[in-house]
Amino acid sequence: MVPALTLSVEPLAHRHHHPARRAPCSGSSGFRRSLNRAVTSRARVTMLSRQDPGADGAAGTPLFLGIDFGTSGARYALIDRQGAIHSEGKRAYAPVGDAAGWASSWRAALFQLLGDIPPAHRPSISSISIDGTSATTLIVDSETGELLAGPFLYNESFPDALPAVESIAPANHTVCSASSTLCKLVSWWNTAGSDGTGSGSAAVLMHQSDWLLWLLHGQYGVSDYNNALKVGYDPEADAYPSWLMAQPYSRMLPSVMAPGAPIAAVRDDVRSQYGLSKECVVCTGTTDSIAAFLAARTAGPGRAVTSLGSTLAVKLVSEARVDDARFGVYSHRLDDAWLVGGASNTGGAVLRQLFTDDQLVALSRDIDPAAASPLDYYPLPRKGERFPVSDPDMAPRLQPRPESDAEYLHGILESIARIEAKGYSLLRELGATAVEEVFTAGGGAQNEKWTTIRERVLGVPVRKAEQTEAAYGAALLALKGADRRVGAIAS
Ligand SMILES: Nc1ncnc2c1ncn2[C@@H]1O[C@H](COP(=O)(O)OP(=O)(O)O)[C@@H](O)[C@H]1O
Ligand SMILES: O=C(CO)[C@H](O)[C@H](O)COP(=O)(O)O
Repeated sequence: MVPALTLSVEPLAHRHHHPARRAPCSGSSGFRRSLNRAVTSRARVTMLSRQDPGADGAAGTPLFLGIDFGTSGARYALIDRQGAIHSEGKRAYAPVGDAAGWASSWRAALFQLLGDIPPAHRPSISSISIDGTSATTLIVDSETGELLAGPFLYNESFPDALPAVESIAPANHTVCSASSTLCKLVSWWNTAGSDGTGSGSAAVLMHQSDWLLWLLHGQYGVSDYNNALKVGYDPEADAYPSWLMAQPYSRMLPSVMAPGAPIAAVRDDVRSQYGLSKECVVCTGTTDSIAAFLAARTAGPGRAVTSLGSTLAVKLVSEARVDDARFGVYSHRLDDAWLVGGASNTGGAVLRQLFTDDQLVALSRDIDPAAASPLDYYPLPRKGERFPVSDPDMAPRLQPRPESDAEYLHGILESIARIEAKGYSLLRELGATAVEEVFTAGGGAQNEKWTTIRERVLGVPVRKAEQTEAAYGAALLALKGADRRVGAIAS
């Protein structure tokens, strides 16, 4: 019997809690949202097989498409109103020569995935949403659509811009990290702006998921308050702060809506090429770790989702908002809840440098998860860490390597678990609600030995989320957007 699931984000009391600073945020003092509003909708997940062109019950059952653009590849999930998956698929990114190559690789994956959806389903797609990696930034010419600069990837650091950003933002604000979107924008502005190209009124900033959604709807300058967090948007005030709006580049910033808000209909050329309905609406997206949180469908203070993908991103439902760039800690808003957390550069990317997925499965069989590994590593794919230590120069530590690969893997998995545990205990020290239960999303969720190691190291229950793919969370956003689209579509 598939348990009924509750899609709810319990509203929480909001206190503006910045232990590292008391930001003079306008309108935030005494900021409170009703505790009574709950976003719930009950649905039952009945897993259909992966490609079920004929299994959508009544012909034309409305379907909702979520597409996840993670670090190593893109995936889609097509669900119905009950949350049943009617089709899903994935595409690896085409090899990338240079930074600009990432944009064409993502664009290729987007339209390949649309082409992978069974044609019989496409007319029933009511809405589409996309999640992408956080702080991945593109500068686009809004007159020609041409890519002017970037993509600057989520984990790329721009320390040259940090002094300028720290001079305008409150102390320890989320943007005061070398990998923040604002540092990427200011670094570009300081180079391109000086020779005049940056001051052109046509240049606009887009996040990865904004840009991919733009390929589908064609409207410039729309983002969501999760993606916009690291450029400086204040999700509590629902506005860009005055210290940011005072900057010469502020006109490049997108307008901001809630995740899963209707933007516009699919542009005619895309709609006709892929057989989509005129009714199909494109909705704002979110970041990949928020989409993974949504997919886990957990709620309530103390509940957390760790995304064990190429990176390790933690999201903890907290009654208090906590932001502190000294440690790479920030709070995302999700309706009436705060998701406190951060993203470490540790995670699967290091594993993939050392082992194939098949080797991971084989070697994990020889690990005794009850035994603590004596090996103490800090696994990073290259220098630079964001959370729970914010240090762009931090070096990886993966030595000494034992003879046994199984012991080596055990040491790495346990060391990543220790970083995860340090992350959650840091959030608690900074004033967030204590973690009580962790759900796991991403590729690492399939490793049961790792789950047992993590449960031992974290000291709280750890389980695989029922839906571990961020694409499912993006599909839930599309479902939410479809219900809000009446009269809301931009002309
Ligand atoms: N059995 C396994 N045990 C641990 N990690 C795994 C296993 N299989 C895959 N992974 C890791 O999962 C990661 C891919 O997860 P995924 O969620 O697709 O990442 P992303 O979305 O960040 O690209 C890879 O880096 C890989 O090392
Ligand atoms: O690590 C990442 C890539 O997978 C991103 O940084 C991840 O999206 C975390 O950022 P956020 O917490 O803003 O979602």
